[in-house]
Amino acid sequence: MSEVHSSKWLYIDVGNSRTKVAASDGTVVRVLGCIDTPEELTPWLEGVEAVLVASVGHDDWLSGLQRLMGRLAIPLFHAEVQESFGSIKNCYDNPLQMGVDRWLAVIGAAQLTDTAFVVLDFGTAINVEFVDSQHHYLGGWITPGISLMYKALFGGTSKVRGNISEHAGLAPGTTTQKAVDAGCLAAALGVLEQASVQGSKMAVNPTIFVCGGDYPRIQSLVRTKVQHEPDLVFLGMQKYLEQIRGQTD
Ligand SMILES: Nc1ncnc2c1ncn2[C@@H]1O[C@H](COP(=O)(O)OP(=O)(O)O)[C@@H](O)[C@H]1O
Ligand SMILES: CC(C)(COP(=O)(O)O)[C@@H](O)C(=O)NCCC(=O)O
Ligand SMILES: [K+]
Repeated sequence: MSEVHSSKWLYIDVGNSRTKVAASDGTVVRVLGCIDTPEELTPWLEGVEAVLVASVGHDDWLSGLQRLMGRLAIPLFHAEVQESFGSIKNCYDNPLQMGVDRWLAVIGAAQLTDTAFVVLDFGTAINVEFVDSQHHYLGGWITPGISLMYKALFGGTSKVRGNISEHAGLAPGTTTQKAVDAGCLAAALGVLEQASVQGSKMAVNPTIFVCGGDYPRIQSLVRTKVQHEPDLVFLGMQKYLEQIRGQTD
């Protein structure tokens, strides 16, 4: 394992809105940034021993990445949802149906607590994961993320029109734009509140982890006790790669 710990790995998280990249030397995960095309990885690939990709986005992106890694002869691993990871048991009926970003966030969060926990990822979708004190993943919720809520309103009504905005406040709106802004934030905050209620049915005071690109939009309005861990998916990827490298070494 000492060989694995001294090497440099790259992690790629392909979401439905954007692709995030991080690097790790086996101990610390460092987020490098977001990219639009696989070629933009090039400056970060020097000295990289292996790349792990987790994708819930477009397959085209993966084909481009495969070609690039093939050209550079860098091993590329694809993260997949498993029936279990260490002591974490996946109770999804068909784990292959589950988004791999969700599973990796669960694996990442499990490194940070021994108790029951809930994960909320405020990305394109807001997905919520429930894990009990035996670290059994019980399943979760998938709801539209804040930007998707705006798009659903603009696309599914005749008269609600406006922009996806950066406004942060819950005061009753006196224009269509303000009403939509406050309403979408209230809906996202409501998911958090209900996740806390549901989580406390599973255990007393489960840790509530939050992450995702939209979390900063609601952060100042959150009254529930949460632990903000923006890099949960990458933490999960680090553990995951350690496991598969252990199997293949
Ligand atoms: N530069 C950006 N590009 C895309 N989305 C962004 C950006 N900055 C903030 N966001 C917000 O973050 C959300 C995406 O969060 P993220 O966690 O990256 O999602 P995903 O994993 O689904 O791609 C978007 O819905 C958007 O509202
Ligand atoms: C729920 C998701 C859309 C979240 O994607 P994201 O917001 O991170 O882009 C993704 O994990 C997914 O496509 N899941 C497949 C269905 C499932 O998890 O059951
Ligand atoms: K998400």
